Amino acid sequence: MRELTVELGERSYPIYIGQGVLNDITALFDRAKLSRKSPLLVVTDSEVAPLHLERVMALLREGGFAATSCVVPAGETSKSLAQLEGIVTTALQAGLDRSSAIVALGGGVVGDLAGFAAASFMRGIRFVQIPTTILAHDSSVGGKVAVNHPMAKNIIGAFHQPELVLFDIDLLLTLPPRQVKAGLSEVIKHGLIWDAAFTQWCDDNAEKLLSLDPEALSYALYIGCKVKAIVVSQDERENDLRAILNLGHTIGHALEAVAGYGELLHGEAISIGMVGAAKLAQEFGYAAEILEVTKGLFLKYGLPVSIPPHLDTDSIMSAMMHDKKFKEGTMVYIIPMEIGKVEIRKDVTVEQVRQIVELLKGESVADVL
Ligand SMILES: NC(=O)c1ccc[n+]([C@@H]2O[C@H](COP(=O)([O-])OP(=O)(O)OC[C@H]3O[C@@H](n4cnc5c(N)ncnc54)[C@H](O)[C@@H]3O)[C@@H](O)[C@H]2O)c1
Ligand SMILES: O=C(O)C(=O)C[C@@H](O)[C@H](O)[C@H](O)COP(=O)(O)O
Ligand SMILES: [Zn+2]
Repeated sequence: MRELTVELGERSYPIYIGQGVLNDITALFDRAKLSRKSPLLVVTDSEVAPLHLERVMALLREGGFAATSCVVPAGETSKSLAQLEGIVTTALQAGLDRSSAIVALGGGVVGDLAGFAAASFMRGIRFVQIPTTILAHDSSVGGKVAVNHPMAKNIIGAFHQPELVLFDIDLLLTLPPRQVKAGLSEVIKHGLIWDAAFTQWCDDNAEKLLSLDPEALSYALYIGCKVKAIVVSQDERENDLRAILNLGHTIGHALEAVAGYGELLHGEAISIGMVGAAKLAQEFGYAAEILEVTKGLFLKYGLPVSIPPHLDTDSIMSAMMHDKKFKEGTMVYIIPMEIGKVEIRKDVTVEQVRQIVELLKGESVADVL
């Protein structure tokens, strides 16, 4: 089992990664001082529930925790105020109090939704992340929790850090191939923004990761979580450095909203966005290698590198205007400078991004990139 710590000034929390981590769930809950006197609420989704919920509930009850569960429909559309209200209803019925905790058992959707429920229920109770997707190595660490609005992704949310993250690699073995690929998109992102050697490792180990080789997966998730933990420890509230974790997300989030939540998966949308950022890098004079490596990696992992042609450019641009990185009339954009290093730029114009969106649409992409 690998262990990391997210340092947040006066407090910190651990991340445990490896096969069989769940076997130690009650000992790790005790280490985090979670209460046995107040009920816990385990939130999961309709696809994870039949696979993994029973075991988690049994482990918690055997360990003396009073646990109730709440199952939301699987998929991005559950990141909604309606589902948030449903969780609060279950929490009230189950008698949760201010010493209770919410346990998010699922992918990024469950983590963001249940985390936001924990941030807002009784003005904030504790929560635990038990990620069940590869992508959730990213969402489970760092405390960004949110639901969507039809016009904009993650626009209703908070910063609310978990007490601990339990990442049991065995839970990932049931993931469908499309979700495996989408999750690896954020793994690759962590290499592109921070670690050139890890990017090369991702290139060399694609086959192992795509076939869920436990040791390769464990290592990749460890490095991904490590990058995230380092960045969040330096800038919890995205005043500056943390913005680098948003590589590919300005275009990516707009694509998710315009395609219709869940049509284009988050990992797929940001792989397109990262290719767009690499294209912008080339226009700013950085080496063509960045675009070649970025595009080559996503193609190798079976991820999309162009915008589905039916998505309307005006709608994409309009959705992009709601991005949280538009501040005081200026767009903050993350641009790769070399593999493993990005910069936070404030001089990218809306027109430049529109041109990239146009380039990324349809067949033209193969010729242009
Ligand atoms: N808070 C953050 O910092 C952060 C970071 C990255 C992404 N996100 C958010 O995360 C969300 C995407 O997360 P995701 O890709 O995990 O999506 P998801 O939570 O929808 O999970 C993907 C699908 O896989 C299923 N699934 C989950 N675990 C499974 C398992 N072990 N076996 C079989 N099926 C399983 C789910 O039911 C779902 O249908 C987006 O909303 C994105 O905005 C948040
Ligand atoms: O943790 C962060 O910070 C990130 O930006 C990680 C992203 O991968 C993630 O998708 C996040 O939810 C995006 O945040 P947002 O503030 O752009 O909504
Ligand atoms: Zn993301």
